[in-house]
Amino acid sequence: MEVSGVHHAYRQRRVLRGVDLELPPGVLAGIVGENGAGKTTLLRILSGELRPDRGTVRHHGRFGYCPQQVVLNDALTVRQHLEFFRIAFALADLRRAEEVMEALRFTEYADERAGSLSGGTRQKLNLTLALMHDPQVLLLDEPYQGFDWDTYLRFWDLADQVRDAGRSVLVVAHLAYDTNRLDQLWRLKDGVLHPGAQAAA
Ligand SMILES: Nc1ncnc2c1ncn2[C@@H]1O[C@H](COP(=O)(O)OP(=O)(O)OP(=O)(O)O)[C@@H](O)[C@H]1O
Repeated sequence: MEVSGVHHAYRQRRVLRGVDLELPPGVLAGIVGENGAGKTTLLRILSGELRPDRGTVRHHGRFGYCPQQVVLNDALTVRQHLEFFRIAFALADLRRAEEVMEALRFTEYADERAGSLSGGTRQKLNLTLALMHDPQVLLLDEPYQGFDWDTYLRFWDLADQVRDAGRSVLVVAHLAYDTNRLDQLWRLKDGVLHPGAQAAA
């Protein structure tokens, strides 16, 4: 994914002022920034949900997007969500979704309605929906919100596996506790990305 010269403003509020970013395959990267720094705005632009005022975003291949606001239908079960997305992604089966559910330990919730899931479990479903079509680029907005510690660690194991399979993963968060897990880290401040600590391989 290549991002070049992205600018965006909401009326007078200039949020992004020239964001450049390259995300090669096989890289696990992070963007941190304070509340209101523009992280979600940037991810919405990267995912194509929001059109930037200026600049370009180029994707190569499929991408997956896990937004901060979970978009689930409370009346449908976990399994019904998976089936709905299987059809939308034109997948032959749910093999990858089942692997992700196994990795996040929530297979047992398959027949629960989304409306009755806890916040953390909803987030597991959200992540599964973003990952089930094995995207080349995975964009994650605050992906570990609501996770307990074990799930948090499993999330990072999963992110490592996806990266090791040659995919690119971009994790956006207001706090980065574990910067050593990342290959690359940027800080979004004053509308531009500043390179952060380079993590060990
Ligand atoms: N739809 C919108 N209309 C007007 N202003 C907006 C809109 N969305 C975001 N903003 C403003 O743009 C700025 C950046 O918001 P954004 O949600 O991108 O930040 P963020 O870094 O993701 O914040 P947080 O960490 O709190 O989620 C904020 O000042 C916010 O109030």
